[in-house]
Amino acid sequence: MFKFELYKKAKDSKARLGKIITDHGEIETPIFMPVGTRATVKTMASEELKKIGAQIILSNTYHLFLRPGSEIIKKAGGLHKFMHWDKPILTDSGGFQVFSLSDNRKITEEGVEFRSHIDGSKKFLSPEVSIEMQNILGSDIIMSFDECAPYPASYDYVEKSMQRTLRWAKRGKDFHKNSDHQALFGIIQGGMYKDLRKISAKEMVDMDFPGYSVGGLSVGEPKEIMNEILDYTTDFMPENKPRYLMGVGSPDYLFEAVERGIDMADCVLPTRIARNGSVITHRGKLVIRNAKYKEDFSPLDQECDCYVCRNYTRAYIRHLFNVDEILGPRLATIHNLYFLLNMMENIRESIRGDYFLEYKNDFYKKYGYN
Ligand SMILES: CNc1nc2cc(C(=O)NN)ccc2[nH]1
Ligand SMILES: [Zn+2]
Repeated sequence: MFKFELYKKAKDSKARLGKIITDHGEIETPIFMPVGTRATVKTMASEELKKIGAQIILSNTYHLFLRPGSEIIKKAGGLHKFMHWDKPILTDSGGFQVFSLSDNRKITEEGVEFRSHIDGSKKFLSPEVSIEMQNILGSDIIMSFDECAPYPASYDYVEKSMQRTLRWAKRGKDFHKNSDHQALFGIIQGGMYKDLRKISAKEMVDMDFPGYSVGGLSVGEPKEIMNEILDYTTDFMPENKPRYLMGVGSPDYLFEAVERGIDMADCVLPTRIARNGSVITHRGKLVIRNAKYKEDFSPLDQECDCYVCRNYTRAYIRHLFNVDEILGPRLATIHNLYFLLNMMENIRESIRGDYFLEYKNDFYKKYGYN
């Protein structure tokens, strides 16, 4: 099943409180989704993800289509079984990855021919192929196959791409046979052009999807443009369906997205920077390899109550990174994910108690945002 319940709209912004109900459980919104591109949120076992409060994780059709391939996932009984994760999963359709990972691709009305970024072999993705793969994966929320236009891109290019994405969305919806158990979202594109965003949103809404993503943002555009396009676009998205902003995930971007009416977001950022030793704290980001932490026996973040901050020191975690011990990236990942998941819990609380903007401003001041 798939259901979205809107509980509350903030008085001081477009922020909303809601809940998504799926076959694999419930998701309180606004929500941040950790990214598990190749059927793993890097360095995290499923139980560890549950312990830090992950309610849903994301995986990528493009990567799983290449490796291990649909046959093995089918034999495993689907992605939940394959990766031992029994809560909700959202999969992206492969549109974004094809355009950002593989080169010498050829886009036709039919779909996209491309070379695998792994072994250069010829591959083909289309709305039908992508939906079929996501049906095999068995994810609770699946995405339409689309083109995420590059930035910058001409009006003419974006217009043609957005229109094709609409035709692809229709084809995918007609092909999808398992809509009672897998909710297919339409993806609104249109680049940084408001009129194209409006057309894309209206046409997608007319196709009556159970939820909608805003794609094609956080692709290098200035933050102000992203916020303006997002604020404009959410006004054309139905109130009673989830709104998912793709590829967004630092604290400020999450606050700005929630303020503009977004319910769901995903980003590789917190896990990717963790593996490099960049740690998100209430007082800004810190790079734990820095020698200044050599004898700093305080926790990563004084105000964090995660497993890592309760049991390990900056000096120890710096040591792990300094000698390339694999526990370093693991501890930094647990903390960064917990930080964002807990921040989203606080955001939900602030909407519930009508102090979202106050919470945002307090957070920004402490973090050192302008
Ligand atoms: C990190 N930035 C970022 N932008 C994204 C856009 C899309 C999209 O339009 N998918 N159809 C997906 C992932 C993204 N990640
Ligand atoms: Zn912590």
